[in-house]
Amino acid sequence: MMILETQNLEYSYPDGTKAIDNVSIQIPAGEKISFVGKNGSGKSTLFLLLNGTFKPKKGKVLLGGQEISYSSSGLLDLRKRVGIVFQNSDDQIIAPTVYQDIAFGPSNLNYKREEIDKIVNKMLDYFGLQSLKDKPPHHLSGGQKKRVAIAGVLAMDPDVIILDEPLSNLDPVGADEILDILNELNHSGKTIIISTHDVDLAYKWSDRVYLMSGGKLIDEGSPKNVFSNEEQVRNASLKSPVILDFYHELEKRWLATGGQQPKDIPELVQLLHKIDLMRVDVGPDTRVGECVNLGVLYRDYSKDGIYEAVNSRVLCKNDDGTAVVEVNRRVLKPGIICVYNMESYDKDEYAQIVSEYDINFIGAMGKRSKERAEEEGIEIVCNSGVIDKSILNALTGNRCLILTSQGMVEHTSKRIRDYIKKSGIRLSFHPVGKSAAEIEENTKKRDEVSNSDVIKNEPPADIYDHGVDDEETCG
Ligand SMILES: Nc1ncnc2c1ncn2[C@@H]1O[C@H](COP(=O)(O)OP(=O)(O)OP(=O)(O)O)[C@@H](O)[C@H]1O
Repeated sequence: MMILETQNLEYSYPDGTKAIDNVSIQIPAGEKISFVGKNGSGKSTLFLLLNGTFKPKKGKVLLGGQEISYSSSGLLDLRKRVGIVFQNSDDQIIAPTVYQDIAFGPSNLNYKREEIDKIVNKMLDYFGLQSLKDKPPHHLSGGQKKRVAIAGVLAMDPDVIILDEPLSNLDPVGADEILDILNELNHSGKTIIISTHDVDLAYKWSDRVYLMSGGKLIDEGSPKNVFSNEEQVRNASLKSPVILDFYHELEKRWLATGGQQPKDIPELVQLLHKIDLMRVDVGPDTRVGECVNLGVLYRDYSKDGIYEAVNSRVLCKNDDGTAVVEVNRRVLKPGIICVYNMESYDKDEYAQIVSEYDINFIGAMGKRSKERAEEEGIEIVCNSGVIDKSILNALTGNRCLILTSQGMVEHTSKRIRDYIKKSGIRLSFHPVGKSAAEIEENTKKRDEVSNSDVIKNEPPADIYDHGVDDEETCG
């Protein structure tokens, strides 16, 4: 179902600047959408047309298939269903305290006082703002203001949340927190639309990308399709995502499987060729093409390492009694990822999980779980890009624990399961703690809905192969 549509939309400012020129879009409900385009390409103007702040000179805006009405009741209804978060939070935050600002929207909808109090407190909890509720918003940091602005919009419980450059001026951790929130809201069914110049973000985060230039829509589609047209991206004065540039350099050098479009670093890592060449001493009778069993070797293959070099094929023999072999490797110590719901934190249970799974990498996602972890004196080594970093760490034999809460628990579990399924890598994944069964159940339900197979949850094992040939294939 299309939640928002525009048909041949046109808009000019009073000074004659044509900011939107014949734009027709169809936005499916429940997706994560990015509008990308250089400064002045018309993104903000389009957003203001989508929530009825501006009335088009020509064309239509449709919400849920119905043309929007510009009457005051029509606009009130539209703004309840389509919330907008401005680029500059100071344009949005107007009340004397954080509490009053978040209460502003629900008050305009004539909710009862108790109802408003309930909604505002829910938002303050959700966004980790309780301790700031009586502060004047202009005394807050940029990241805090952004959370207040989003909370104010979310307090109206809109179906669609539009955010103009939501991550601009935020530090990397603050940006990651906002992204976590947007992912969680999307996971709960909301359509999220952002504008950004950050092609890396649009490429990695979105389900669908709209490319704008000079007030026109010049392309739309999956991020992989839109960003595969390098010339068009350049013509729109944007750059290719860094991960694609890097991948193409590896591809040219035959260091990665060609013809792919990795979306993030874990996907890129999966495409790297896993050939290891080593120079080793061999006996006089060893011939080219034969396999030698090298057992556990030094350096990467030392006893502390995660790999064991098994039957390795001799590629060439040297006069000095050495040979170059292509090492076939096997992971000795499997990486694992556990996910723990901080909502049901229990000190003893937590300590037991850390010990049982021999955890050596702990990451926290989302404001609430980070705060809870801090209160409990848990030492976090990663608080940004946690899912990707945990996957990468697990791939190198580490035993990772992701602390998170609320809807993020399922989102995290689903992303890891999807990665395991797509990559074919046998990483071990465990929802852990009291709510583990519930996480498992909900993730499975979501998997069923999205028609994907559920990967069987395997217990920690002693030896996993690493997706390369096993011993039988050689010799
Ligand atoms: N109030 C205004 N009066 C006249 N022209 C305007 C006004 N606001 C924006 N414009 C013009 O409309 C065009 C589109 O601007 P808009 O702000 O929508 O672009 P944008 O893609 O959001 O840019 P940015 O990425 O810099 O936020 C630009 O040419 C801009 O100069």
